[in-house]
Amino acid sequence: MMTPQNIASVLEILVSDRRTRIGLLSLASLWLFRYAFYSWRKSASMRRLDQKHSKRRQLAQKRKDIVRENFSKTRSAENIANRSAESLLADLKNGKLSALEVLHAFQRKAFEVNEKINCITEPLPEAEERAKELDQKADKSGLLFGIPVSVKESVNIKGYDCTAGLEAFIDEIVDEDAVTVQAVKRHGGVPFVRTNVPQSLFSYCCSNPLYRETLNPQDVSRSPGGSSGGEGALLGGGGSVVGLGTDIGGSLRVPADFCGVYSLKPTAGRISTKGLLRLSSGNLAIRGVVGPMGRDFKSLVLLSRALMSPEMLELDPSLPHLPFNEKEFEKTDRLRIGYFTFDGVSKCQPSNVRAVMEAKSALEKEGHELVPFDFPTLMGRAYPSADYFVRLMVADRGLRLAKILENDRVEPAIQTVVYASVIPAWVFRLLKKLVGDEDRHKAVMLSACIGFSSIDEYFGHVGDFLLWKEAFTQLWRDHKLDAVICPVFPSPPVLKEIIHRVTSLSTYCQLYNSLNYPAGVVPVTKVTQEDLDKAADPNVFSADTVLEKLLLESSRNAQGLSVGVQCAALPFQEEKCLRVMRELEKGLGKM
Ligand SMILES: CCCCCCCC/C=C\CCCCCCCC(=O)NCC(=O)O
Repeated sequence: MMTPQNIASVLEILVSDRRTRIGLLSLASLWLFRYAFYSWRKSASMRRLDQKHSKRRQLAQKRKDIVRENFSKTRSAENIANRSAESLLADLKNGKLSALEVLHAFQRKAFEVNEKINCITEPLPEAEERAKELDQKADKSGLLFGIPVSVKESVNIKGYDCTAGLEAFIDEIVDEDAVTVQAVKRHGGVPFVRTNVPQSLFSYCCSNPLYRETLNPQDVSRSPGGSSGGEGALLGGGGSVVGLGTDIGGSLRVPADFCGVYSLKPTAGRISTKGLLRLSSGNLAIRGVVGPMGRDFKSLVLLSRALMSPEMLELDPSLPHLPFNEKEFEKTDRLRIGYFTFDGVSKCQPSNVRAVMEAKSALEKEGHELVPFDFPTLMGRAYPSADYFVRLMVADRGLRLAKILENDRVEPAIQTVVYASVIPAWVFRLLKKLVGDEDRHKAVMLSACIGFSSIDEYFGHVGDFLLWKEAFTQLWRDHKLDAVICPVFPSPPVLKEIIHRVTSLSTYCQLYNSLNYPAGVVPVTKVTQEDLDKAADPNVFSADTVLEKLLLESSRNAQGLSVGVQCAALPFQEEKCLRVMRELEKGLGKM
């Protein structure tokens, strides 16, 4: 039996023997040497990264200086930067405005906004030449003629490194514009700034080690959401009128919601994704997309038309031939629209339930029929949408991401994925048994951490997932629905200190990524004191899970912040989706 006395006497014998002493000493020195070597290697690699950062930041600063010098030549024109793309377009086409003065007005405004919320990674100095060239043109026919367009940092722009906030990709210069950027240019758009993202895009934050954190333009103590957070923040702050974002789990919609602007997540396959940093391109079950964002609804439609134009189809012939269908968009017949305020996973706070109910009334006012649509226990699974989404997103247990991040400084938002990937699956299996399914968010996360033990199991899961999708679509058809409205997120914009913990709360957005349905965001209302009082009253609202409780804390003092709703339609029915958004705008008295 090992008692402390026994251990002490064994040690005494070992130390009294000279050869053992030498052996032990050598082992200790070897360990020390190894430790010192790894520490030195780590700090050398950190120093190299710091140097890389400072060089890259200097380059971004140089680009900012060039652009500032250019726009300083034109006098301030606030009355240009606050107009919608549609109204700017009219004056650009009739010659009342030049592309160069519009560009300068937006550059100036974008820089002002950036000072407060750090939403731009860098400007594109070549926009100056492009605007001058447009001003020389007799043919002003492009859908975006002379309109400045902001672009998410992870969307390829020729001559730039498109890092997705990953240090590993700094200085990896791309040699071709993404197809969406090419389409914007073909329509006379002027890409003018690149906007900030979270490290790896795999979160709803907007912070990375190189460009640091973006803040919410409505309240700087809050996050703009992610991953198209820089885009949402710039649009919401007034520094851009339209922009390009991406989405695999809500990245076009959460930032639009948090920043009070508009966005459309298209069906995967409708808009080309050629020229994106393909971190999840191997994931065929849940596919990433590029899509438009806009400061107002009409601007969003304008960019949507350009992104679904025949020119886009020419640039990427692998897309199905579905140019934007004006007839479908312009239709005015009565629609049957489903609505829900609980998806079975994340309970919505009163402000977010009210947003959906107000949207329902607004649509009814426009003559549409609204019917309840409930699906949470479809196919007997407890939390199907969230469970399928999260498990399929990290089917490799985060290994691919962990590899890319090997030498990066890892931000808190993705630490869970990176660190959990090295813990054996059986630990999580055991934990899941101990914790049970009561806390819905914990249950979903733990399933994700367990992953799949064989390809056979994975295929089986994907097979079930496809059946669930079929069952969902059948339910939609049984209800004879044209579209559905629902929350974007269960709470108002979240405090930046806790945004890294909300991954499993974004279930309303993730649902349409799993289904691959188009879904757009319309800002509907603002949080009121009454909403917050209701949220704080346990007789009216109770947060069930640890994360819902955290969200409730975060919503204190959120009065005045924007809350939006999602409008979704069946796959490849982007025009119908936009039509519902238009009807909602009308019903809310915004059009
Ligand atoms: C052992 C693995 C541990 C995993 C535990 C963490 C579980 C996290 C699960 C899923 C993460 C899903 C994150 C989705 C964020 C999506 C944001 C987005 O849409 N980004 C993509 C883009 O912008 O293109």
